[in-house]
Amino acid sequence: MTTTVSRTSTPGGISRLVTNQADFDTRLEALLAWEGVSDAEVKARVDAIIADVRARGDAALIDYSNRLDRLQVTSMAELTLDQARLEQAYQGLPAEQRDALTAAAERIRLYHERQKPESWRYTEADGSVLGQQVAPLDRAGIYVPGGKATYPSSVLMNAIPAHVAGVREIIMVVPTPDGMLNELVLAAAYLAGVDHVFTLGGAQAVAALAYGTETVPRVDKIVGPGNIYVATAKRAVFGQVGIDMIAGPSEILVISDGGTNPDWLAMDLFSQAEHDEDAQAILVSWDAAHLEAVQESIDRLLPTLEREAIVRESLASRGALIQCRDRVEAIALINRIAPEHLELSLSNPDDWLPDIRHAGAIFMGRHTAEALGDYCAGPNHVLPTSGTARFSSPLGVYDFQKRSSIIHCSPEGASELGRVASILARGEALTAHARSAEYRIES
Ligand SMILES: NC(=O)c1ccc[n+]([C@@H]2O[C@H](COP(=O)([O-])OP(=O)(O)OC[C@H]3O[C@@H](n4cnc5c(N)ncnc54)[C@H](O)[C@@H]3O)[C@@H](O)[C@H]2O)c1
Ligand SMILES: N[C@H](CO)Cc1c[nH]c[nH+]1
Ligand SMILES: [Zn+2]
Repeated sequence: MTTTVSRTSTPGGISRLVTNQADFDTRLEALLAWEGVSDAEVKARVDAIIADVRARGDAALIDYSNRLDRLQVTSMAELTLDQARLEQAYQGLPAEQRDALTAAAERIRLYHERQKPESWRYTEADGSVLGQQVAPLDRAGIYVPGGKATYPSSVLMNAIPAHVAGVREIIMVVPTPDGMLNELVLAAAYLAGVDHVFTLGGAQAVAALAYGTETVPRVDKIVGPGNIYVATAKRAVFGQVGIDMIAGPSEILVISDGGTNPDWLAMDLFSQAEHDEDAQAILVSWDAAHLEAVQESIDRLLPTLEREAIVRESLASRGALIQCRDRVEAIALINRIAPEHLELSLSNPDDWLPDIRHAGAIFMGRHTAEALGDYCAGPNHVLPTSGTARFSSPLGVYDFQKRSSIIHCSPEGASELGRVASILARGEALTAHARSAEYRIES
């Protein structure tokens, strides 16, 4: 990543593209391009913060929190929330919110329970046993952004799979700029089984999780989105700890056969565009009149949104209504874009499924709004963005576990394998390997 974000905040509407126009590929490339943010100044700053946290531990955390989050704390106790505080947040919610959060958590838990992989082993004819043992991480760290995009639903989506995986200790960090705590975030942490919460943010929180301080325990993996300082810090500590991914802006690709209410589709596009100005929202159909109708819905409904300005900017820079020729072209586009979210707003979505190779989550049929998946359908909403669905998958239980190979040779098995290993080891000029194997050969 070497580019700096340069947003094309062109005033104007959503792009209209037709697949057979001469400059289609170039315009599609421009829509898909999001190279992230890389800034030497930010990198230097983040490296300095990480080094300082490693050197001074808690004292550095207190200093950065006071400076960057405008707090006035003198001890780590003031940056620590205990279980009683989390429960208090949960109990203090209006019943409607508490019930919705609980219902969502339950559905997310049920879905992720099905992802639990089993350990396995098999026995060979000579009595040797081979297998794979699955074990959870000891400690996971969850970063929850603390600015305007602080999502309680993301607390559930990050912490529940960790809990289901059997992670022994889940540590959450969330900054509290100007001392502002989000009660829903704390209630979600309580419901999802988070063990400890520290009100820390930015690169200093990531450094504390990666290296540990007197108060913050060192974790094995850090998950969760964040701003440029958080993303740069996660990249910097990768290797010391595992990380989930570097999340890009939200994306939605909708395929419509023309049979869905245009207002529904306009709102589905807005639902991701409202996340931020760099979000990507694309609708593809072969029905030109339908695309016109969606365009009309967009123009009419946009002014009704609270985040109208963000949606306008996002649609103007990375939004498009694309008219393709047929299903074959639509499928080629899906696999080319490899979207984070794919809505198949079609009468026969099942028929399309076998041809879809790259997408983070696939929403089937006219009624399955992507927003349902963001909150409560059950599958995870932490998904690969920026085309990375070509090689990666939604966050899941498997991200909080690791596998160990099991090899238990019987005397006969060791003897048999010893002959093979010895020949290969001598071919590599590794005498100790060869002799170690040969000792086990029965004459
Ligand atoms: N992909 C997703 O699912 C998803 C979900 C939620 C949020 N997000 C993204 O997360 C981000 C949240 O950003 P945010 O800023 O609101 O919260 P954040 O928690 O990521 O960052 C806040 C922290 O940044 C640090 N910081 C701020 N200015 C700094 C400076 N000048 N120098 C050093 N450190 C500084 C501070 O320590 C502060 O605590 C947004 O970009 C949002 O789009 C993504
Ligand atoms: N759509 C976001 C992930 O791409 C997740 C989210 C949280 N709240 C609402 N939506
Ligand atoms: Zn969303």
